[in-house]
Amino acid sequence: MSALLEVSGVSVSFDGFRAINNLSFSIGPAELRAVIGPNGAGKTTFMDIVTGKTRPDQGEILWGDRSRSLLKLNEAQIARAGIGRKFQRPTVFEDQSVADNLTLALKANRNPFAVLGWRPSNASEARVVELAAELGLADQIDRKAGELSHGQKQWLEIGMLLAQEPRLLLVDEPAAGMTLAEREQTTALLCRLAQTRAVVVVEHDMDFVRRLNCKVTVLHQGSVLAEGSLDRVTRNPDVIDVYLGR
Ligand SMILES: Nc1ncnc2c1ncn2[C@@H]1O[C@H](COP(=O)(O)OP(=O)(O)OP(=O)(O)O)[C@@H](O)[C@H]1O
Repeated sequence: MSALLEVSGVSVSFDGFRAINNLSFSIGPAELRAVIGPNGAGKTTFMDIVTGKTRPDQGEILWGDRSRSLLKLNEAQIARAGIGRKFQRPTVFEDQSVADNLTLALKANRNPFAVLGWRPSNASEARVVELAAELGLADQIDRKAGELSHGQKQWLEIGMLLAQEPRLLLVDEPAAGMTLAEREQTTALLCRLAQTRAVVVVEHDMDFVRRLNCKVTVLHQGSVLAEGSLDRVTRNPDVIDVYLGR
């Protein structure tokens, strides 16, 4: 299986401090991956680099079937190329309904000229219903987003990203602040999504990572320290040292 995203030998420094140090990472087109690591390991910077927010000082990032260099693209072009990012705090339009939020996201998926004069069509309404069902929000579709629980807002925002049909979804700490039932639903959602696209989940909560039941990449000091199943990486003495701070 060839990679969808291939990060090779990437480094970035801030005022002489190497936040990302010769990092290599790759993910396939339909794969779920958890990225873990202690505070300051470089997880956020890694996502910033992949989404074009931060430019690396060296290295290469190749994307898609034609191995296009992401380093030549700006943030908006990278998003349009199919990389979606979910930040930790949900940012939905609280005064709009679930359906309206999803409709707006579908609209945002059109090119700037197509958006002029865009009206919801039967096809887009059907897609909104389909997305709501996929998110487990079918019975909430007419509710204002502001009335949803924290977990439901997170799913709605994931749905708004799905409206853009990303091939890679980067998700930052999805389980934070969720109830146990919401976490279980989130696990199921992420696993389902990863059947047809790449999903990278950055997470501190090891119980949640265990439930994802996927390959884990451990970052430390801006590099990959270990990779494999959660059981395997948590038995790795280097990983134990880093987490226990020895
Ligand atoms: N813009 C910046 N300027 C200076 N230093 C930065 C900047 N961004 C990140 N860093 C430093 O780079 C290192 C990696 O930070 P990063 O936020 O990527 O880690 P992280 O793994 O996401 O941490 P956490 O789990 O605490 O969110 C840290 O030491 C951080 O202080």
